[in-house]
Amino acid sequence: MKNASTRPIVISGPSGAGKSTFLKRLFAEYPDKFGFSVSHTTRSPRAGEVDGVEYNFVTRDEFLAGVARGEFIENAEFSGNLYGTTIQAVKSVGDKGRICILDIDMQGVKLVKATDLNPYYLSVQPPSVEELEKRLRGRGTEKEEDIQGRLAAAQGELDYAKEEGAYDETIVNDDLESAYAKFKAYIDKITASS
Ligand SMILES: Nc1ncnc2c1ncn2[C@@H]1O[C@H](COP(=O)(O)OP(=O)(O)OP(=O)(O)O)[C@@H](O)[C@H]1O
Repeated sequence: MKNASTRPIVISGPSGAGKSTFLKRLFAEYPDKFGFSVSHTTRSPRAGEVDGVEYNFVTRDEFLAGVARGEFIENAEFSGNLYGTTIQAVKSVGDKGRICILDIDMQGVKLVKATDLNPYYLSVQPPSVEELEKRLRGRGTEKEEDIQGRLAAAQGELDYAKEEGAYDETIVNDDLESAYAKFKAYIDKITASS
């Protein structure tokens, strides 16, 4: 029997579609099977943060040199600090025998597609934009203008997901129990030993 595949799994979909809800349940069921990549940042470590655990802490020069060498999948600046994810950071999760989960938006999906990571692409979708709006409001974590921005972005995410070959699988998160069961069945299928 071959080792189980450690191909990464991309999980994408509009904000509020239910990605975190699914992942929380999945990680609870399989505590040692999955992992997230460790991002790079130029910000200083806070008390208790360990290099290589919370982040890979690097200087601005090191970060920009990595970007110039094409090592980053994506990077962005927030309040004067650079943050990003390297291709190697995703591969390192697999090297440790875990399956890397990438919870990213459509822009991230397009960037991952330009790398040699060869993940599975899974789209999580709300049953409707109206229901998505209800759930975002129900979650109560965003301000009104933020909710409007997320709903506008949601339409773009749903349009992209309709493009031929954009995703390997789509799960519509209508009833949570049955949608999670489908999600888990797909993950079980692609992570089974061959
Ligand atoms: N099937 C469902 N039925 C009703 N409510 C749900 C369902 N799935 C998730 N929710 C709720 O909808 C809200 C959004 O879900 P969640 O936070 O998992 O979305 P997300 O895709 O991770 O969003 P983001 O990309 O913003 O992190 C949460 O309050 C969650 O409890």
